[in-house]
Amino acid sequence: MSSAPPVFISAADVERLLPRASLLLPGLEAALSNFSAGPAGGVEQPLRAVLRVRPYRGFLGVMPAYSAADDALSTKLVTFYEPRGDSAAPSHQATVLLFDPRCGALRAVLDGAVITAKRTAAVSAIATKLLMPRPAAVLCILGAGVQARSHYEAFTELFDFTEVRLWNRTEQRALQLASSVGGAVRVCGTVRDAVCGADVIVTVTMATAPILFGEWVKPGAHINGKLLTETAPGLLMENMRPLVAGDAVQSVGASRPDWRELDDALMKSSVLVVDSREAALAESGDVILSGAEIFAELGELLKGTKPAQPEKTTVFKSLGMAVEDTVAAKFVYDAWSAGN
Ligand SMILES: NC(=O)c1ccc[n+]([C@@H]2O[C@H](COP(=O)([O-])OP(=O)(O)OC[C@H]3O[C@@H](n4cnc5c(N)ncnc54)[C@H](O)[C@@H]3O)[C@@H](O)[C@H]2O)c1
Ligand SMILES: O=C(O)[C@@H]1CCCCN1
Repeated sequence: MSSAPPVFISAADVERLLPRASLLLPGLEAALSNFSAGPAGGVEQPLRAVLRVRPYRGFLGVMPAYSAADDALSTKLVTFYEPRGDSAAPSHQATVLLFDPRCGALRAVLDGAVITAKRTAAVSAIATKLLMPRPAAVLCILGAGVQARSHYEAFTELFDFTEVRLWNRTEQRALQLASSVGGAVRVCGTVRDAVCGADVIVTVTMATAPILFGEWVKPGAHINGKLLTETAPGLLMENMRPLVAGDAVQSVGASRPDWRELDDALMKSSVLVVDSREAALAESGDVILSGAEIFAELGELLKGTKPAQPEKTTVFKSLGMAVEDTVAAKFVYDAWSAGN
């Protein structure tokens, strides 16, 4: 067994070796499925340890996983800090350590920021593929940071939206993102305007209180992804869906037990899919504080043991799983080893 020192793979090299999040889809779909298969799936992944850096409103997460199918062993170390006006540092910083599972030797130290951005967007895309209404024309992204960009890139590559809308708490940042992505994006002044009639909504903010409200979901029946509202007794008319909060909501932020992005009404009235039940019940304020019932893990939808129900309003609550980083780090390391 070689005792060569570990290689260091920088953010620029990760970006070069993993140019598109979509390259991760097959590996991630398999890993999510294996995770939800229990011990037979061969994924070892304890609940991540998250410690507070209390004086600075920061957190350090430690995320180990082993995937037998990939024969890959890794740990991500990720820090995330609540917004502070005086800091130029990114809110999330990460490093992934990739080990040789056969002997425990450290093989690579990889920048984890690009991996986190791309694997998270890829997982949201997997959920969207299963949960979005058909057809889905309007994509709405709430937030304008790192994840907003990676989700924009992945979603516009993988789906045929005719309109993309963007809202951010500080509009200037939304305008900057919109002007830098190279596609048509409509920046909206309010969340309500942004989500009005959207088919897929991605929430990627550092919000700690709800920004998306169920009251914006107009009462009615969802039939094949179209909202049908009773406009006169006995008459069901396909309306313009003026205030539909999206048929498929991808909630990526609010990863602390007391943080929210979605309100109780939306959580309780939607079919709720999570990446990990254990993590959702320990870490997600949207799940814990709303008391919403979890319908399935994404891996169960992928395996077909639970139906996806794209005709209903759905929420995918993503907290991020260590095995996603394992898959992504191995992909990058294999590409690096192959001399790509
Ligand atoms: N589920 C996962 O796998 C996963 C992975 C990485 C990040 N995340 C989460 O996704 C979210 C976005 O991460 P990011 O890396 O893009 O962060 P970022 O700092 O790059 O962007 C955060 C965005 O949220 C906005 N924002 C900040 N405070 C807000 C508030 N109180 N209300 C509304 N908007 C606010 C900012 O203006 C910015 O546009 C975070 O909550 C993060 O923890 C989840
Ligand atoms: O899975 C992740 O990488 C992130 C870390 C920060 C909190 C949310 N989840």
